Amino acid sequence: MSGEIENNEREILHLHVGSGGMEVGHSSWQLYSIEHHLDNDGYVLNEEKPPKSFFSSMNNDNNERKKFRPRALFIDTDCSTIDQIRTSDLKNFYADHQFCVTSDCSEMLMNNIRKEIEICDYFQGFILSHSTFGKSSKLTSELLNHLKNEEYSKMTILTNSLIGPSINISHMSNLLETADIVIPMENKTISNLCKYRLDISTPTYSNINQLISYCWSNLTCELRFEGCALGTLDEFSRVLVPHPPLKIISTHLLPLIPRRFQDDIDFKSPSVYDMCLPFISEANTCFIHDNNPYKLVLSLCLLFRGEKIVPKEIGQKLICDMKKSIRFSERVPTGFRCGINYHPPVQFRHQTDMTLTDKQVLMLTNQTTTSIYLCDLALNQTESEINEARNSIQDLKEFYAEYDKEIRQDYQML
Ligand SMILES: Nc1nc2c(ncn2[C@@H]2O[C@H](COP(=O)(O)OP(=O)(O)OP(=O)(O)O)[C@@H](O)[C@H]2O)c(=O)[nH]1
Repeated sequence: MSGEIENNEREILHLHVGSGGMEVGHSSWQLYSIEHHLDNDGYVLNEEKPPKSFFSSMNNDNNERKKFRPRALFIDTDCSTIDQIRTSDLKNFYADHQFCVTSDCSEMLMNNIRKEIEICDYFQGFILSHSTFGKSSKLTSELLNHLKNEEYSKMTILTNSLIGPSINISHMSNLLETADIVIPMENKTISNLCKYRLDISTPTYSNINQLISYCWSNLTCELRFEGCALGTLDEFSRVLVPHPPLKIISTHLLPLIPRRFQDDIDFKSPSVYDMCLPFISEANTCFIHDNNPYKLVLSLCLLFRGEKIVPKEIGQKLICDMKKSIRFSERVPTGFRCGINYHPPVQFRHQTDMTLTDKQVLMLTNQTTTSIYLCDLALNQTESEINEARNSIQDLKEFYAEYDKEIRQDYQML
């Protein structure tokens, strides 16, 4: 309909906090720039403009060659990682004011955020990438509190939360309280996927970050290209979160094929069913520990992308077979959702870890076992004080455990 605002015109501000959050963010922008035909400096390589939701225009003069920059701020307590990003291949892709060194939620930081939002026409919310440990986790907590308490309290916050060996429990509790959707990315599990699925003998952060970026490229596909499954940040909450506290979402990306097969034609175009087989037959495809043969879920969304996705192929057989290992809760309003985006996956320009296929699928699940696992990880930290944080995570764990028990009873799995 004319005059209607497309979803990919509703602006989102990315906040990348701490070294982990910024490295993952920087890696994702490399992929987004390729997907939207921008060169390393942000100039368009064809006539197509990148989506307003993720990119901001840098020139007003219609005669100039069109240049764009990410709608993003890179924030850290010191400048070492910022300096690396500012001297990387993409140094001219970002503007100076997008980098912010601060030890707390200073006036300068909030002003920078305000300025980014002021240039938006239909601002819809934030995507925050951050780690759950380290000096910057205190800064992330303060930032989340500011965003939720001040003028942006109604805006949706989706997080890309890196989980390392240690977790700051008060930060985790605050995150689970203030964010609308929390997407945990567990370094240990993703490192194992790099090792055992992609044949990378000693995975580094760079390998892990690539895999996380592929996942986010799929996750945000419909926010950037037109689509109907998860086209706005609000939609993520509506589709995946049955009750506000139950907001931890697990991610599974397929296919994961090692780079050594990149010239092998047999691997380039898997059928939809073959691509999804590991969802049915194997545990450990998830980006957070998942060792359970049954997935007990409160909601599930399958996001397919690729030019050659045939809707009929997703039909009966795949869904029926998936339902053999997936148990839905019948007591929540959310359930199963499926989306197809016809934009093909892309690959990093240099040293990519995976074979590029003509299609991919991302499964997003609100899954009781992985959420309980994450709560346990936080509860098992050695920090002894902070009882309030501990209690709130314990409460959340029990909430998930209650649903877990109900699903098992409904399916007579006890
Ligand atoms: N996936 C991923 N995780 C990272 C990366 N760098 C650090 N981490 C994780 O993030 C946690 C530390 O958080 P940082 O983001 O480095 O925090 P920081 O405050 O900037 O740094 P510190 O000075 O180390 O406290 C560690 O548990 C690491 O597991 C990265 O590039 N990728």
